[in-house]
Amino acid sequence: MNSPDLRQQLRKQVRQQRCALSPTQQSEASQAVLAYLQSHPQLDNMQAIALYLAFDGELDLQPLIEWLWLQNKQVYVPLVDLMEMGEMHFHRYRPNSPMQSNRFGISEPVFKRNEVIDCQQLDLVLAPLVAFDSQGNRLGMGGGYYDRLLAKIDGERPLVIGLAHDCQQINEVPIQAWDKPLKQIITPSKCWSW
Ligand SMILES: Nc1nc2c(c(=O)[nH]1)N(C=O)[C@@H](CNc1ccc(C(=O)N[C@@H](CCC(=O)O)C(=O)O)cc1)CN2
Ligand SMILES: Nc1ncnc2c1ncn2[C@@H]1O[C@H](COP(=O)(O)OP(=O)(O)OP(=O)(O)O)[C@@H](O)[C@H]1O
Repeated sequence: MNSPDLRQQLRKQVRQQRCALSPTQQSEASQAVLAYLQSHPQLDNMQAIALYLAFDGELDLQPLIEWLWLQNKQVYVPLVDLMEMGEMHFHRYRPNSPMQSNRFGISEPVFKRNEVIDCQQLDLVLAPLVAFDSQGNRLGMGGGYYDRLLAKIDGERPLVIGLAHDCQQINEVPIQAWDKPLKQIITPSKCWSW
């Protein structure tokens, strides 16, 4: 099987697995990741935090989002550009932000120019992924949105941490020239760092 087909096949397999998790498994996973991040020593000094609104069986960050709001942190979520194919921005997400569904069926805030943040201004990005391996390689949904974001980051800021269920780990992600491995991945049972 050539690499694009293999990547497509792996995406399908792992997406099915995470969608098959029960509501109990999902909420235990959310709580485990919340507890881990609440005790993350670096979080105290972080203000602007980008994360995602879960769909398709992804690890649900709603409990974390509620807690970050209580901590007066600034929460940002992805907004995919309707016009420019492949562009993704991070938009402020507040308890009362007007929301809509994007073309993938993912909830996102209604665009407001002054609510978009430059990615260099973010302290932390919690990145979704479909599959990962023990080397920190990441396979996403296939849009290349986070690949392009990772390509723009050089240096320490923002810190990017991948989030996934344990069942999303695979033996080996077939990597492409543009893929940059993650330095940290958190699952409900383990925190990986490289
Ligand atoms: N929660 C969440 N938000 C996110 C992402 C994510 O992975 N998770 N993204 C991370 O990049 C971006 C959206 N990327 C996506 C890329 C492809 C598909 C998707 O469903 N593709 C279809 C086929 C293509 C189409 O319908 O146009 C599919 O695979 O079935 C969804 C989201 C931004 N927001
Ligand atoms: N740094 C980059 N610059 C320009 N194009 C890129 C870059 N990284 C990836 N792409 C493009 O994005 C497309 C999708 O890449 P890939 O299949 O690796 O996505 P993915 O990692 O699964 O998705 P995502 O990052 O959105 O979660 C590829 O066709 C590739 O050409």
